[in-house]
Amino acid sequence: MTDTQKPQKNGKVPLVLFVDDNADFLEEIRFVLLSNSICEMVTLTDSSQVLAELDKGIYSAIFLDWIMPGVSGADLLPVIAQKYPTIPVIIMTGVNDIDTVVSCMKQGAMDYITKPLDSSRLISSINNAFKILELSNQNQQLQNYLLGDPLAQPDIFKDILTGSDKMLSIFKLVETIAPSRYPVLITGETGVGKELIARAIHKASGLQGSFTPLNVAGLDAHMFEDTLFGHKKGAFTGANELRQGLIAKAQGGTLFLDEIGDLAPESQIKLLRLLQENEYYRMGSDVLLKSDARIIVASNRDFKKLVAEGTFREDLYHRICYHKLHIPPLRERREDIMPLVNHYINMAAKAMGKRAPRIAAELRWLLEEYEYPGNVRELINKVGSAVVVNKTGLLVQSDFPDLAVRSRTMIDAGAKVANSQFSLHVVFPTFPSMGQIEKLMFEEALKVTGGKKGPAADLLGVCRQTVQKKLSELEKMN
Ligand SMILES: Nc1ncnc2c1ncn2[C@@H]1O[C@H](COP(=O)(O)OP(=O)(O)OP(=O)(O)O)[C@@H](O)[C@H]1O
Repeated sequence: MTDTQKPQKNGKVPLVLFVDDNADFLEEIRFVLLSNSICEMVTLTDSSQVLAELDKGIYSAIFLDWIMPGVSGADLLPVIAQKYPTIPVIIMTGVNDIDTVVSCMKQGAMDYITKPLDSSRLISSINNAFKILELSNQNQQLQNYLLGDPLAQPDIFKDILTGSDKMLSIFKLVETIAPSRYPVLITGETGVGKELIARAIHKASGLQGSFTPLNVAGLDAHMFEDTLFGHKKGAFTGANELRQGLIAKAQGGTLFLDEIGDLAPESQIKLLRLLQENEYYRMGSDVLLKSDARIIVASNRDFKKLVAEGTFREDLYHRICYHKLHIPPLRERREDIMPLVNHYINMAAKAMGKRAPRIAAELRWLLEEYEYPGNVRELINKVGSAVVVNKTGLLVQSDFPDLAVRSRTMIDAGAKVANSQFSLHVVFPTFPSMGQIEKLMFEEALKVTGGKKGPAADLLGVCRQTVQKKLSELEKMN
């Protein structure tokens, strides 16, 4: 039964869809909302109409009963989350059961409310949904802005091969933040191109000084201080000459500190002081020196985790991430794979003075499906050694010995099965084989016909002999 009530649309008050097979509960909600002009509501008691209703594109949020006859909230949630990712979904459940709640959240629900109705909880949940919607709209606007205008200085990015919108929006951000003198934190997996982006920021900044890189991983506190700040002659045994340090070299330019997540604790204090005061001392000297270098840092580490573990200072983290850029891994911008492969094949062939080999069709598929844990650097290495060993002029799979591919489709399907996002999970805890389904169908048909093979065969649309044969097979298996 449908009891959709048409909203009095005034174009200003947001519209929320409430779905529950219990009409009395929907009336209770209506009563609460009448005294709060927070939103207008449409109610549905027939859950089969939900998707058609959402297709109208007029809703700001949906409240969904978790357990309903026919299509339940549990069935609808994954579909809505996928088809209408911007609409906040709030689950209404009669049980305050943590497993149900965790399952709702995992599948994309924004919030949940429990029955019986708590009016203040309902209102705060609606308010939160509207806030999230507003943020997501703002985010979309920003994204449109970032993707809308062409790059002001495309030449700056000519070394970074890409056709990905994600990378293009990073280029826009680079142009936006380049004139700022505040630190930039670039994150992303190893080999994604963090240093290339740091160099692009330097170029776009127009700073006249040099781009000075330093990988801080593995430097102990003494080495870090000496390399970065330099030392006075005679500061320690072996310090026979004055050392300027890289910070002096980066004067008027950019200092790029790579692998910053691995910085030793004592070195973190030294770097914090530099960032706070723009001042430093050379080792063994009490002359205070000023630095005007722009500082860019990069890491493949998870800073939230490092800060929580106490291995990275929180105050330093807040200093370095004034501007933040995250470079997506290559497997999240697969459109870049083949242009990079072709580019680096040409480069490797040119370096060896041989003709660039072609790529066999089945290899192209493997290259596009591979996960690239080492990202672009791994791609370059693999392509380079394949070009070296290849003698035929046609690159084939054996030229890429460790290109183990798990298809993306299988990975996605695995994740859905793990999260019970398949309708058969009500009966089968894991995704069933055809054999398991067939067995269940025969068993169920015999159950409902009281073990009578003729009617069971009619139900299944097969002949009696097939039922007989299946039964003996099943008996043998048992
Ligand atoms: N989009 C790209 N186009 C062309 N070359 C690229 C691209 N991205 C990365 N590379 C190349 O891949 C290699 C690795 O890039 P880069 O050193 O910038 O990565 P990284 O993220 O800083 O790595 P790490 O985390 O190990 O320091 C470099 O040789 C770089 O020139």
